[in-house]
Amino acid sequence: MAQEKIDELTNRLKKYAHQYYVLDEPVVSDAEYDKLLQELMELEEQHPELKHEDSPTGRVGGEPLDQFRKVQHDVPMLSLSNVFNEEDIRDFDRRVRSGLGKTPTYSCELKIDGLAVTLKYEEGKLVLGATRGDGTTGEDITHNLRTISSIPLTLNEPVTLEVRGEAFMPKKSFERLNKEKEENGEALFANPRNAAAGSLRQLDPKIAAKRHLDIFIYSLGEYPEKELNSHHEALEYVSSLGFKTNREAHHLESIEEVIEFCESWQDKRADLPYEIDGIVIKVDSLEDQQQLGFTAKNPRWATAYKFPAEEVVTTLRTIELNV
Ligand SMILES: CC(C)(CNC(=O)c1ccc(Oc2ccccc2)cc1)c1ccc2c(N)nc(N)nc2n1
Repeated sequence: MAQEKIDELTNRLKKYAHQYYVLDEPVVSDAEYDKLLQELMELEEQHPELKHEDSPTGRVGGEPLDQFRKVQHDVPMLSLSNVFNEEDIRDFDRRVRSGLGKTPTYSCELKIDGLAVTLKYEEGKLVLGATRGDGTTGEDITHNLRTISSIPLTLNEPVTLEVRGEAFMPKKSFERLNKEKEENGEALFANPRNAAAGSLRQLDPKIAAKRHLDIFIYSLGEYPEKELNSHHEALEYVSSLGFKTNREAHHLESIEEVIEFCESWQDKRADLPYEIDGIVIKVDSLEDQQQLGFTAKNPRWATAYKFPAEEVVTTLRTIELNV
């Protein structure tokens, strides 16, 4: 009977999609996945009233909007201070230790070169996706973010919370997109960050759906009463809900290890399938974060170590910035 078949196919495809897009551990071949997706699309065509609202077939994007809605962030999306060398990192550590009167442990994670976005869920359902904007007011881009397969449309628990992360375009997708644009004589994107931003600023979600965007979640905004004592526990919690987090997040015992971590990624980043522009260093304990608080602009308990800019040989080609 159609209902059972649709339910069985939808749940199976959602599991496969989670394995493939969130865990990077595909359990079926692309061909097998596409065949099942096609089968579900046909069944949904015949019985639209039986289609699940979070069906994997919905990732292709709906109708275009005629404008973007402004969104207020209940919990502001703060920005990070920057540090540029070992001395700066040691100064940051000194300030933190003097603020705490003790030596903390740190969480270090890759700083993905993409677009900061916030995702709001009510009873486990995605209800809003928005850009950071100026930190308190962003733009509603839910229609575009719903097309990103690594963003869950429903969570493993019916919780109401908000998470923040970095939406990005992998290097391979960027190269393929610019190759297409070059073949069509269109202006190229200067870098994957601009390509991701340009894709998410489209009113027509069918464009974003074709851009192979991805996301890493890196923090919680509002969240339900939950015994969370540290940043690394918060990352484990969001991962358990079905969010994609970056596996290169490490809980380090000393600033020496932090410096080593930052220096090690300077060269290793060339081998990553996405661009990073630095390392985010956070005091791990949430209690320590509370104690340190914020300056007018940034948390005192976090900073971004920025890699030195590489001398970039720009090819002699008109590169205009796409909207
Ligand atoms: C640390 C934080 C700034 C997020 N945190 C916040 O935005 C934030 C916001 C309100 C907070 O508390 C308040 C709650 C209400 C009012 C005021 C502050 C606490 C943290 C940040 C910013 C950019 C990041 C990035 N590009 N990559 C990674 N990996 N991590 C990042 N982390």
